[in-house]
Amino acid sequence: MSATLIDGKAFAATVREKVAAHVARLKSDHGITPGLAVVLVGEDPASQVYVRSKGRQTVEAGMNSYEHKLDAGTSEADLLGLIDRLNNDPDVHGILVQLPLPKHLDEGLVTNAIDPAKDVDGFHISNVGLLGTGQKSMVPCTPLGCLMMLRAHHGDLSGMEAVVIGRSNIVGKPMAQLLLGDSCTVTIAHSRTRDLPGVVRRADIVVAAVGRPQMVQGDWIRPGATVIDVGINRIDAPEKGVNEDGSVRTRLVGDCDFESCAAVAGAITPVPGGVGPMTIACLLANTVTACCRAAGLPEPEGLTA
Ligand SMILES: Nc1nc2c(c(=O)[nH]1)N[C@@H](CN(C=O)c1ccc(C(=O)N[C@@H](CCC(=O)O)C(=O)O)cc1)CN2
Repeated sequence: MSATLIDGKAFAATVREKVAAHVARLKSDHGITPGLAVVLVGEDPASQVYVRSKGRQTVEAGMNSYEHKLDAGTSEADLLGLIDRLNNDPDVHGILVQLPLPKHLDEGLVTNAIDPAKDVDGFHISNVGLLGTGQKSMVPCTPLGCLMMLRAHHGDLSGMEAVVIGRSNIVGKPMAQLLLGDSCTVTIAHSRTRDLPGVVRRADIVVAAVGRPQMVQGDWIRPGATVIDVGINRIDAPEKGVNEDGSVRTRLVGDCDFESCAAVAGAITPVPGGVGPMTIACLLANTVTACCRAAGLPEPEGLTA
């Protein structure tokens, strides 16, 4: 491997320190404690882990955490009722509904019921529109984390050629908007893009968010390019043996084939320990930002787009 490793875990720790310092000042100078409400519907095991982590890190940063765990069969009306109460609760500055939701609940409807000013996920259609038109908005956590790492690694991004692989509303599209906002030349590529390797080979910055394990190969990468791997895919790892119940052990991989990409890239994020930890750090950052905006106070520097 010749690439520099961009350590998302370490970077996320520095973001959390900045958040905690800002929270301490909000408390001492203004008597305000930011509050984050996280809503989990059902018992998806991965979501339970993420929600626990969010609650723990919120408290560690000195903020108030309000966890709402609802039964998998919760009706849309009851969920919308809870969101309405949280929208009107002055102690709650950020609201997040953990995704995915059980099939009978409409994610779009639920997301758009959150007060845009408290939408720390940045998924509300108003925030999508504000970001798309270059205005102040709440920015989705994963792309915000990628942008922070890119800025820290490169400084000024202007004029750089960026290829975002993946066109999802929660990563690909907002990522492209953020890179455009930093004056990159941006291409959004996807599974139907003609000559995808050729398109990716043009890039100084590659953001892989396509959801296909190890799809991006080293010979797609321009020598020296920076590779940000957003994918978190669990694959079988027979080389690790079997579990007690006889099932094959698994491991996490990104959307990039790490070994071959790291041999060519100038810098790369690992999976795990890259973009993932930044997602929760940026959620905390967004909660402080939402709190400052609500109180009419200056926003924390370096924690927003
Ligand atoms: N409302 C939301 N739902 C979901 C989001 C989101 O941003 N908002 N993102 C994902 C899940 N997610 C946070 O919610 C998340 C995913 C992964 C990680 C992370 O740190 N991953 C580790 C590996 C963890 C493991 O071992 O399994 C890593 O990449 O190093 C944090 C947060 C979907 N839902």
